[in-house]
Amino acid sequence: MGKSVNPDLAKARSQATFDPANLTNYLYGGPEKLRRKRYLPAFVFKELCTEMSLTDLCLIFLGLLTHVSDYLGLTLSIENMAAKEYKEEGFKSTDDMSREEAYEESMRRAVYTNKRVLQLNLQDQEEQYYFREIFVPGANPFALHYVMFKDAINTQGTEDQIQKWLPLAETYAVTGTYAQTELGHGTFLRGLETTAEYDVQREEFILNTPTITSSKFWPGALGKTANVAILNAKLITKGRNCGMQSFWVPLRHLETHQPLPGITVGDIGPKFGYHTSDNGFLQLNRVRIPRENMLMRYSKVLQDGTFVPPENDRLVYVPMTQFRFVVIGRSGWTLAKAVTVATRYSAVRRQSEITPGGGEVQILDFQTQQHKLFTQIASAYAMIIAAKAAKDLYDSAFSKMEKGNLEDLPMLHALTSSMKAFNTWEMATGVEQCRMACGGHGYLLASGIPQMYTDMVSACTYEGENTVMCLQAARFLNKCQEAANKGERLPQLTRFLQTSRLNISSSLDQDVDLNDIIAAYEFRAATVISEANARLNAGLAMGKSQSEAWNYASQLLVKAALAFSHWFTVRALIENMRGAGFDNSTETLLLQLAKLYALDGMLRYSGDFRKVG
Ligand SMILES: CC(C)(COP(=O)(O)OP(=O)(O)OC[C@H]1O[C@@H](n2cnc3c(N)ncnc32)[C@H](O)[C@@H]1OP(=O)(O)O)[C@@H](O)C(=O)NCCC(=O)NCCSC(=O)CCCCCCCCCCCCCCC(=O)O
Ligand SMILES: Cc1cc2nc3c(=O)[nH]c(=O)nc-3n(C[C@H](O)[C@H](O)[C@H](O)COP(=O)(O)OP(=O)(O)OC[C@H]3O[C@@H](n4cnc5c(N)ncnc54)[C@H](O)[C@@H]3O)c2cc1C
Repeated sequence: MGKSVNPDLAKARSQATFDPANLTNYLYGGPEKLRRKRYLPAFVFKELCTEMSLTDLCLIFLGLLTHVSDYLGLTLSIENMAAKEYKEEGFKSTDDMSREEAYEESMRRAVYTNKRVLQLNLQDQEEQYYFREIFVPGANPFALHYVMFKDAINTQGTEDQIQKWLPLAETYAVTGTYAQTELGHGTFLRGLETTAEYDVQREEFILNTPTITSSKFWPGALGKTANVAILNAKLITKGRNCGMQSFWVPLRHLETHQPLPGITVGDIGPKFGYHTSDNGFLQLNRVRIPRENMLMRYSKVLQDGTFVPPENDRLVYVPMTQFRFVVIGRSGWTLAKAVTVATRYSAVRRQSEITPGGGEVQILDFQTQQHKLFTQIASAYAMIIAAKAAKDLYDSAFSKMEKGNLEDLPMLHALTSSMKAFNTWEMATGVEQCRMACGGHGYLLASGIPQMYTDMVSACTYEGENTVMCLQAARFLNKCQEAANKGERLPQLTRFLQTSRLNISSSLDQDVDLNDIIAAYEFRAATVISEANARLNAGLAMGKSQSEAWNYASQLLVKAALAFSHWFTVRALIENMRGAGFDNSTETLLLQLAKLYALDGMLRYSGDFRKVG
């Protein structure tokens, strides 16, 4: 049954100087995780897209045997109900569909995968993602449900609320969204207008969107899919505005799916991409919910209306910080997919001659094509590995936070904010470069690259618009610079502000030393951060207020956050490549790739590097 592989592609692969399996295992966390990553989507396609042959059944059964513990409950009848329902209508490509039809097809597939995930008892979030990512490509209508809705319950709910609500979400008894952004405000959260006024008589909150600009606008799944929202609103109790809090708000009837009284909800219309996500709007006309519906892990409203503030008012932001980590990781993998398509295409596409009369060559033989693609292969590895490094930092800090130690929260916010901006901007540029590297065929939806771009480029906007996120990170970096100026102790991650020196031993005619590369990026980041701080202080010296001086320095402050992320990425890439335990040939290749990434970055930002010598 093996498919014939294009001879040019087979030849290119045969020339590899390393065993790709070493890399793939590393990227996916080891051979067992890789096996599962390949097995799960194959299971879907075998169940849905081909008639079952006896051989297939045996293969699946043999495959299952290695996981009999996982699938004991699996009904071996391949004609499972969920599959049967889907197969009756058959597999349809969404490329030629209207937005409505594409949403419905995506919903059909998502419902099938949701049901099968439950039947197969796939508990692991990553395995759930593997199970559905190929079958429900791009914007899954349940994306908010899978991530921010459940994360908000887990991180903002009390234990009782988690016990009550999470099973409803896990079993799809409810489908949720995360409703924060309004027509009038997305970035400036303190400007949100939706109110939640506490009625002490009835121990209820009255939710209201008093103006057109307070309408919730953009939340995914709000248009049609969701019947409950974790909704952020300004809490007002005893006449006092207590800031943004989160609430569990029923939107639609669980049986009829019709909007509940006081709820006006619908789809916001066509978008640049993300067509199969029903981003919607929501207006609340004095909708009442019980006091128990406020997520009260950190802040509370007592029966008599007394507001008990959180230990730290930024804890309400944790779901956004958590989801930024998802976006940071997804950006690297999106670029990895795009550059895989483009590189394979470049191995099989023959166009033009290098030597006149020598015959048309694989376009991968052109140095310009190699530069376009190899730099993006390096960038994809860099982003994926830096995302893992950032996540490790987050996990250790989050475990401290769960014990009440919040000292790392500012560093985490700065790291997630700057890395989310850096990775999504780099991904957007890289995916577009891959599309163009495929010529006309890259412009076909069938190439897969256009949708990768139009779906994922929205990540430069959602979860915190990138410029704003850089400025958030710059707040932390500037504070560290001020502390460094006074000789105070700095958080581990920014100690380089005090120690970085430019003592590069490499000279241009030598093979550059990797430690010098890290030192160069560190010194560049320290210099740009220091320059931004100097411009801010120059603004203050000119008599500007703190906020005017901040605005005056903001372009440099954005650069400072990006230089910090670039350093974090280069350091993570080199240190992880050196320490990953690869065989010599693989490690040599990966360190070459790391050098390519770093030196390409120096060329692209040569102004910074020339300036710092
Ligand atoms: C931070 C703000 C910009 C400004 O905050 P403020 O207005 O409060 O003012 P300050 O700047 O003064 O900040 C005050 C203070 O707080 C600190 N702070 C701020 N934020 C945080 C935080 N998050 N954590 C910790 N600390 C924080 C800040 O540093 C200040 O402290 P200092 O004074 O000490 O400096 C704020 O307004 C803001 O955050 N704006 C951005 C709003 C935002 O992010 N909105 C997001 C809305 S939700 C959204 O967009 C969801 C999108 C989802 C799209 C779908 C994607 C799914 C598909 C892709 C992924 C696939 C996954 C599939 C999974 C699967 O299938 O399983
Ligand atoms: C595909 C998609 C899905 C989304 N899903 C959800 C969801 O599920 N739930 C949800 O709540 N929201 C969602 N959003 C909304 C998203 O979070 C907001 O769009 C985002 O936070 C940006 O806010 P905004 O749209 O108001 O842009 P604005 O903040 O108005 O940004 C416009 C411009 O103003 C600039 N700007 C704003 N503030 C500053 C500042 N302080 N300093 C310098 N420049 C500034 C920005 O840099 C930008 O260039 C989604 C958005 C998209 C595109």
